[in-house]
Amino acid sequence: MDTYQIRVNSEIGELEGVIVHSPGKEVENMTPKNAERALYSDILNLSVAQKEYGHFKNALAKHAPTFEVRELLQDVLSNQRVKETLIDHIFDNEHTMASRHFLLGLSDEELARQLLEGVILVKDNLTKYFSKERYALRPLHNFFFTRDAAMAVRDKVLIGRMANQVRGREALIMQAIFDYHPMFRTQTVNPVQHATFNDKISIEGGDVLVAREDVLLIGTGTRTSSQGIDFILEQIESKEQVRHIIVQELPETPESFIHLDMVFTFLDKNKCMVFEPIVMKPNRYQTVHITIDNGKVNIKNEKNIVECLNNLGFDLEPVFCGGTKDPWAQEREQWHSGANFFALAPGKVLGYARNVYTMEQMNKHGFEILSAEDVGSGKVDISKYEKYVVAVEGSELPRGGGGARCMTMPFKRKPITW
Ligand SMILES: NC(=O)NCCC[C@H](N)C(=O)O
Repeated sequence: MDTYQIRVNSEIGELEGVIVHSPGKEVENMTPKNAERALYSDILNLSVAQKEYGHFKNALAKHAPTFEVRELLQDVLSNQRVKETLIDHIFDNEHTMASRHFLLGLSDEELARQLLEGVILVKDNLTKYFSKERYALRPLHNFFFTRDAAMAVRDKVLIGRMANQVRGREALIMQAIFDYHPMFRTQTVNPVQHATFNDKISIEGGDVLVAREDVLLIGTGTRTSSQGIDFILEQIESKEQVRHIIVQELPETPESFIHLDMVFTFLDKNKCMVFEPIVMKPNRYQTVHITIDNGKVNIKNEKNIVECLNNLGFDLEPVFCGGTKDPWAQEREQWHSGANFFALAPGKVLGYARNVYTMEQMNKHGFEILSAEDVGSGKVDISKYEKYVVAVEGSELPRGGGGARCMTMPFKRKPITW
């Protein structure tokens, strides 16, 4: 087994390892009535979602070692102490009518499956019989967005404090993987376990972008709170160099603005994807620049993310999600995760094919558009291209509320020479 030292010092360094979760039965374990509680705006068809996801994952695996949560979880569950600790944490965290004894009696494979897909409520007493719940532990409908529950920042893994309880177990599972899987060498940082923890802290990976070794970009809105960002600020030891956090406020509605990566992502050393109305146009959503210099914190407003980054030595040109002309096209494509690109290497990214105006812009900026299915099957030889978008057919996946960046948790990237 290869072992990995965690290292993510940028959003675009060549990918050396990534964690994904192929959507399983948990995605269909919901009805229109409870979709909202599951953080979905629609219900998904699993067979279509799996087909699209297959193309996405095969294309990803052509670029870097790709690991599944399900398998990593099963591996760590083979250690009895880890299994018991994880179950204890889950029971502390969720009000559940599940039986600890029952769960501990399952095989590692079956336990991993049930922790992901949900544990059925056995109606063996009157309270359970009266309960309207189908599950004693709910399915993790959103786990195929592996981005959000854990984030590699430099050499550590920051564990998410999920804004919604329905995603809480994802963070516990990711922590168990990074703390105990022999493949990883790292230290996890979990706000919940810190002396300074308070209940207003929430942090999700879709909001946290490692722009450069010394620059973090963090969104704040419905998912990551100012208290969450203050927690990250407290963790920064700035003895060795000046460090920066650029904070972008996000709208509360519609739900497509949940995370910063839904309006801003990096594409190359000199290109970024933006949803113009929020990122570039004057509006009520502030961009704030925090500088940490030898322990001293300075906070000021900035015009926008791109200008602020360029003042810090970047050379970024924005590419517009949904094109440059029609605000309706911009809004429609942003809704379907049109700005949510995942960088495989500088100038090599993954995104949804359906966002045609966005793809047109990418093409105008020199990106070849390659089909994910062809890249995954080897029909297209990626070594022939310098700069490209691997375009994933996504009609079902975006209904879950995210795109390529949301569906990946990179834990190792090659350093960039800027
Ligand atoms: N980074 C992301 O934007 N992730 C998408 C998460 C969507 C999921 N349905 C959620 O609401 O949490």
